[in-house]
Amino acid sequence: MADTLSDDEVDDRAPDGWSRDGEAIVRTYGFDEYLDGVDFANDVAELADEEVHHPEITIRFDEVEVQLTSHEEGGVTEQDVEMAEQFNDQY
Ligand SMILES: C[C@H](O)[C@H](O)[C@H]1CNC2=NC(N)=NC(=O)C2=N1
Repeated sequence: MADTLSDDEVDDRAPDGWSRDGEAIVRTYGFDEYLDGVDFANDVAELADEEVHHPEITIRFDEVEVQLTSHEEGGVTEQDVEMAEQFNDQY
């Protein structure tokens, strides 16, 4: 089982735009068009399902909020950081 990252490790490793929120890391991505946000959420979901590591995705009219945590480990792990980097590449 992977180790959870400390607050300092998350601060050091969190990709652009991501920050700790309790036991998760979170980023909100802005979109001019609602359906662009929906398409992005779908890209995120496909990546997550390929890696069997699933974020919480909230789709709003002009933004998409993505939260990542490792439920089994009970906190933020390296896998969350790596996945967040992949999500940034989709934006
Ligand atoms: C059996 C399956 O691999 C596990 O339930 C996966 C599913 N997706 C998951 N997603 C996240 N974010 N954390 C997990 O611990 C997790 N576990």
